[in-house]
Amino acid sequence: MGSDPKAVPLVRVHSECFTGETAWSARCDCGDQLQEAARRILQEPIPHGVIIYLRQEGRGIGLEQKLKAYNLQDLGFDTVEANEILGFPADAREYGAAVDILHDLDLAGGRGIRLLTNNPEKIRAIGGKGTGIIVREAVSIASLTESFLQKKHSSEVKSYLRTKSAKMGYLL
Ligand SMILES: Nc1nc2c(ncn2[C@@H]2O[C@H](COP(=O)(O)OP(=O)(O)OP(=O)(O)O)[C@@H](O)[C@H]2O)c(=O)[nH]1
Repeated sequence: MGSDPKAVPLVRVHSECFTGETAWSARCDCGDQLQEAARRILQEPIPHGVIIYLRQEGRGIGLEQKLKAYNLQDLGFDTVEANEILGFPADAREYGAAVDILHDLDLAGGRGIRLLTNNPEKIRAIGGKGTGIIVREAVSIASLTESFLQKKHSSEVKSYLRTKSAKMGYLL
């Protein structure tokens, strides 16, 4: 990828969220983050960067189980507790496919990547020992889209973000 060998490509590894990206649910910022990632990557010098879209709906538990988790959240449980009640870890995703794709795109090794994320586990899984991928920088993906600014004070999004930061170590 790219003509400038020194350029460090900006990469977003994004996990599917039907409710956030297609139905524009007010419960999460997934759709906003996808838009924000595209906007930021398009601001990069040509050939821009990469969005890898992983079919890992609901942090890997699938849409049906995520909707059950939403029902539990309506009863007052947070996202982590709801997953636990359903018998799942807080985050069941795997990033091996993303690592393979980065290798296929010739993004392994020295030049490294800049990864658009606030998720420390994603940084470890993609840039950790043995993956062959060097994450030179984690670029925060706090969303500034209009739709996010409208919903960011809603109780659902506030609780969603609070749980990410307090229980999952996100750098928000
Ligand atoms: N189980 C579960 N999954 C959710 C919920 N809300 C959003 N998701 C899923 O969470 C995934 C997105 O993960 P996030 O934790 O928001 O963000 P991330 O990609 O890990 O982190 P960033 O790179 O910082 O954006 C998508 O697969 C969504 O479907 C929820 O309440 N419960």
